Amino acid sequence: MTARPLDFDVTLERPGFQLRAADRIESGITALFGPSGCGKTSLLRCLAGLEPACRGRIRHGDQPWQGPGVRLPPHRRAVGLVFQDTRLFPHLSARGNLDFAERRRRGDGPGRAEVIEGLGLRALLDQSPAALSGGESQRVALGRALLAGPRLLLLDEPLSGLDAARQREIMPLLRAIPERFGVQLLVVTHACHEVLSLADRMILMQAGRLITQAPLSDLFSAPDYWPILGLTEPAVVWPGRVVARDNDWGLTTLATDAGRLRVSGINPGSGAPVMLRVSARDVVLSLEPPMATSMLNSLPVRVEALENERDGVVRVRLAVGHRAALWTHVTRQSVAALRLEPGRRLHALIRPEVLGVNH
Ligand SMILES: Nc1ncnc2c1ncn2[C@@H]1O[C@H](COP(=O)(O)OP(=O)(O)OP(=O)(O)O)[C@@H](O)[C@H]1O
Repeated sequence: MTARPLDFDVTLERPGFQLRAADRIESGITALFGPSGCGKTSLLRCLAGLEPACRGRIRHGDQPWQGPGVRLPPHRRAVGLVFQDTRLFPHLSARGNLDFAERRRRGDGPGRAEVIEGLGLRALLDQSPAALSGGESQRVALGRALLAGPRLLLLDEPLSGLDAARQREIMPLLRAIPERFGVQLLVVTHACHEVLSLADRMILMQAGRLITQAPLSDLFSAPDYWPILGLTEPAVVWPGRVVARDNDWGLTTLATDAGRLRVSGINPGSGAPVMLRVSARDVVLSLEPPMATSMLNSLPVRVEALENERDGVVRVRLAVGHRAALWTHVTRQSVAALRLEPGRRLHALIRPEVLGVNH
């Protein structure tokens, strides 16, 4: 089933806080990112129909949820809401929680067997919520939300209560939901690494307003957004795709807008999308094509701009490959030695960091 877009233009007034938000949520996974108190949970509650004071319009595909003369109650919106504290019914087993959702199902939705298998719930069915770990509770809560037949899942910090190992366990399950179950996801998070491993695109929010929505590579690579993202070092994010695998050396070749890059430590199938980050500290400039170094990747680059920073450090913006950019820091002495100026062509040794693999 193809996902329908969710269009909204809503306001919510509270003493000392005003939410004004208009945007469109497409298929796939959209992260909603912003500082504490900026209104992320309030927006989810508005979309789910849980804020009586919410004004404006919400439309899912061709179905109005809210607008002139229309206000569907939460249970008639094809939406599921999962919070960080999973709010499972404590008196019911995991199976009982799933049964409850299935009884309240709205129209079509993923089948029970599919959900149990997809989220690895079989071994948990007879457990009571008190006996489940944080990650297991999250999986049951996701299953319960999916069985109610939503077209849109709103997840409020679904990973923040989990340790890194549990996060790694849940991440691929969340990642697979849109394609596997035909459900689009809007995920609230504070954590950049979650966004980068999980989402297709991101909405940035600040003080009750939506600042922008864009693909991750655009947002994370734009200096204007680094402060709100909490990034202290220049970096770019590139989407790539697996084009080759060298099993002898354990290396995977990725095609990116910057060119072909080889990385280790992952082994996804051919064609799989992989997200990479290249930080300024992982870029070294060389006048000649490097012949013998331990860095695997070198690309021809062109200097675009130089900006003086503090303490004799210069930030250099480089153009690379097909419309990609790259940043590095050099000393003023290196600027002179390499005769760096806009237009200068040289080579960059780079060490990309693999952020996420979407199998
Ligand atoms: N039930 C409520 N009654 C009154 N004010 C509230 C209520 N819930 C939230 N607020 C206020 O509304 C504003 C937005 O809160 P909201 O929880 O939506 O932000 P958030 O971005 O989700 O924050 P966090 O990341 O800390 O969860 C804050 O000023 C908050 O104090």
